[in-house]
Amino acid sequence: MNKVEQIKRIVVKIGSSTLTHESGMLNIRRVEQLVKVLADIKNSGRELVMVSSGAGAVGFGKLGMKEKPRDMPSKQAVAAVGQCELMYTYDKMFSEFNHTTAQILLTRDVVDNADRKRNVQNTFRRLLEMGAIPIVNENDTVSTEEIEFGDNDALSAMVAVMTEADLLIVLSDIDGLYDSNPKTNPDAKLIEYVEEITDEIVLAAAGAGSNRGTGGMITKLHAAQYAGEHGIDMVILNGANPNNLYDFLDGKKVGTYFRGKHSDT
Ligand SMILES: Nc1ncnc2c1ncn2[C@@H]1O[C@H](COP(=O)(O)OP(=O)(O)O)[C@@H](O)[C@H]1O
Ligand SMILES: N[C@@H](CCC(=O)OP(=O)(O)O)C(=O)O
Repeated sequence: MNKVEQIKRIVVKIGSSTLTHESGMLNIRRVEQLVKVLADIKNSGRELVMVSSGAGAVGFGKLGMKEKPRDMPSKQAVAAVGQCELMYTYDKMFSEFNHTTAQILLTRDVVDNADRKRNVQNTFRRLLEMGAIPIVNENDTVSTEEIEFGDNDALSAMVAVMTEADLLIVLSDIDGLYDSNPKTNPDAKLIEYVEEITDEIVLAAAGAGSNRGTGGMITKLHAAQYAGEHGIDMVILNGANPNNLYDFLDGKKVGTYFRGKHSDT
């Protein structure tokens, strides 16, 4: 495991279910608590990149829709409304702690094109040098992959690799990976440490996700696998209690830790 004091650059992924109420409206108290903790982590000298979902959920709430949009153009339009609200909220809240945010909207194919990838990496690098906090989401207008398959987890792993982060933190609506879906099995047990993603682990994560989130645990496992192959550790923490971030960085056992491949192993 990366010693916590060695962790300098962190990518934090925040899922829709963490950011919103069941109604789809923004969970203001939650977002406020999260921003406060993240601003403090930044103040402690670490670099921060956020990957925030929630555009679709927040747009749905803001537009006062009764039913989730079904067709793709409506989903995209709703996400465009929500993304604006999301960034407005982050920008306002981080400003209270004197931090500057920046919006980065990506499509997953940027990694396949050397020029585009270099542009993205250059922008990240310069923003981090400037002390800003890049906040990433998929560009739902240009690409439909994430709203279709609900996989900002993959995007967060891609961002962790592109920014050469020391750690990927995935905040979800649950304490971590369990040996079966705790929403359907009350006896499910938390798995604290994953050295290797075996078939057994994949089977445990096969249950469906929450209503507002989309990918469930399986997409988080794929993210851990991709990050791990590039030498980046990942941890899943419950975003309902942002103090989990402090506990984790204080070296306490919390969430599920996925160890990436390191040259010393
Ligand atoms: N083995 C498992 N361990 C933990 N959660 C699981 C498991 N299998 C399925 N889940 C579901 O995955 C959900 C988290 O994923 P998701 O709904 O996509 O949230 P997010 O918005 O955080 O990405 C949990 O609330 C739970 O219902
Ligand atoms: N770009 C979409 C991503 C949706 C998504 O992946 O949601 P989640 O499973 O909560 O990470 C949005 O912001 O709504």
